[in-house]
Amino acid sequence: MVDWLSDLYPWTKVLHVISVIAWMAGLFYLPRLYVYHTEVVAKGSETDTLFQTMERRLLKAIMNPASVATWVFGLALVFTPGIVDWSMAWPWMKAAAVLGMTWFHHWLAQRRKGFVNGTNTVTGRRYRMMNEVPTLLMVIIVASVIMKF
Ligand code: HEM
Repeated sequence: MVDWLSDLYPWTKVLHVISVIAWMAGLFYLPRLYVYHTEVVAKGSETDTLFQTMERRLLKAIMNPASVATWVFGLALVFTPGIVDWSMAWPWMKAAAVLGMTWFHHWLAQRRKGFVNGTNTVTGRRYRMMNEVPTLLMVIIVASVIMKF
């Protein structure tokens, strides 16, 4: 298929894993910020503004670019000849979990607007529960890509 992708394969994987680390850091940390923002911070206070700034920067400066980079380098790996065998289960498991991770990212981005508009209705307990979603998906993804079931 695309020969130059084979030459670049190790570097594509390096860049993929680095992007994954940056994206995951945000996916784990942003819901923690939401927990404290919901449970401890008074609406309209200085701390409210500080949390909104931290959440906006984490999402826009780290998570959005890292998610795009993860997808770009991940798809480059998919198109590298001989890397993905679609007759096996692992690429499908990984694809499903990665779509779930992307959905979670967008869910977090939508929830941020609730803090900006002062209309957040999600409880701290719910944010704590949702915080487990990326952990679960990460286990499925890493097991799929390394065990290659
Ligand atoms: C966003 C869409 C993604 C796509 C299209 C994608 C696709 C791929 C592909 C095709 C490989 C190459 C497998 C190989 O070389 O054998 C790979 C490697 C890898 N991916 Fe992803 N991936 C994505 C997201 C993620 C996420 C979210 C994580 C972690 C939570 C992740 C973790 C890894 C790891 C750790 C490797 C290296 C595995 C190894 O070399 O043994 N990927 N990815």
